[in-house]
Amino acid sequence: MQLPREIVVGHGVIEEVGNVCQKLGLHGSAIVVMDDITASIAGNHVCEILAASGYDPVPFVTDSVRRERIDDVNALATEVKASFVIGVGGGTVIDLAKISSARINKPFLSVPTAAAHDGIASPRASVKEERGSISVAAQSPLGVVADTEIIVKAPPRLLRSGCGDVISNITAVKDWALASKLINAPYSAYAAALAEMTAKMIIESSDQIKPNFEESVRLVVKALISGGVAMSIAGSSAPASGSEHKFSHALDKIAPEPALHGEQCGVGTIMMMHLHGGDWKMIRTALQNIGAPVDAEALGIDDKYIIEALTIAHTINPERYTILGTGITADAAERLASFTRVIKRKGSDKNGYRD
Ligand SMILES: NC(=O)C1=CN([C@@H]2O[C@H](COP(=O)(O)OP(=O)(O)OC[C@H]3O[C@@H](n4cnc5c(N)ncnc54)[C@H](OP(=O)(O)O)[C@@H]3O)[C@@H](O)[C@H]2O)C=CC1
Ligand SMILES: O=C(CO)COP(=O)(O)O
Ligand SMILES: [Zn+2]
Repeated sequence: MQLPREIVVGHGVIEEVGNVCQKLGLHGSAIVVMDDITASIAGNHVCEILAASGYDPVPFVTDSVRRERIDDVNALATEVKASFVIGVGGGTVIDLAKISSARINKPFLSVPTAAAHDGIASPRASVKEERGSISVAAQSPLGVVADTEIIVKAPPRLLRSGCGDVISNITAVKDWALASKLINAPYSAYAAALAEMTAKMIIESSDQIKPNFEESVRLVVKALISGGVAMSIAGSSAPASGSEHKFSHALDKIAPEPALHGEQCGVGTIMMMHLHGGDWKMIRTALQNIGAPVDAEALGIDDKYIIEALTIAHTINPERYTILGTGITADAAERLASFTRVIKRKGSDKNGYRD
């Protein structure tokens, strides 16, 4: 089990980054991965703080998490004999730092500037492929420095997406329990309880979560970090990724312009909760309270892609058993999406699920 050792969350904690590195016993040269935007938001400042704390920071400004960029970071790390890697940015930057550091077996620190999903503290990274991305095992951050003063200034849509990713733990855990019962999938009750608890905390606080309030940012960041820890305990993404994530990954593959990961997972959670026989309206209300999308229109995705994504979702990550089983038909997908108000209703469904 690989877990972060130092987690600092709060107002202005970016100033602590040098101390955190010292507490972790790190020394020498560090590659600081950032992009053009996050360089000015925090990356350049992290380099200054590290230099003042006796480190030798080497900036790497990236545009994406493509395979070539992973090689570029690793070549630079070898050239400057880097002893650790820091990612300062959104999910893209954090993932590049996470995966490249894992490849060269060096520790990694996560300094998120946005909180759009639980990748900020998880052991997995997403790598861009021609169509969509693939999720690969990387490593957990050794430390996380999440400055709420910085994250609160990120576009509100990102924090709302982060809430969707946390809320999705609720169906992921139901899928995981089902997989454990039906196909004897390895299961950790402790990881499941932690993931479920974080989802419930965000649902219960949904009417108080306002992306421009630092207190809200703190709550969501802690929930996202707890989700990452649950995945580390489980040794897989199962506590935070089930049928609703398969639906989101399917949309990433087929939709001309997918929405944000957590936005799609949130909408997926509404539908998968209904398949599980749970209270999907409660999920819908929580997402509405937060201001996150609850339907295809708000995702900016045509209804036909929602239905297609539902029918192919079971083919994504097929070894992970979920409520989608061996798949659902287009008719069933349309009924599910229209009943849960994700797409516009095509007929009367007075009796509930059936037209
Ligand atoms: N590891 C995992 O488990 C997971 C990984 N992912 C991956 O994460 C990536 C998406 O991450 P996400 O964070 O949503 O998006 P990005 O990293 O693309 O960041 C979103 C946008 O917000 C900007 N931004 C970030 N922080 C701030 C700030 N403080 N102020 C103003 N703007 C800011 C970014 O600028 P800029 O463009 O300059 O970065 C970017 O335009 C994808 O590659 C996805 O595949 C998704 C889910 C899970
Ligand atoms: O997004 C994740 C958890 O929230 C990771 O899930 P995957 O393993 O399905 O990519
Ligand atoms: Zn996710």
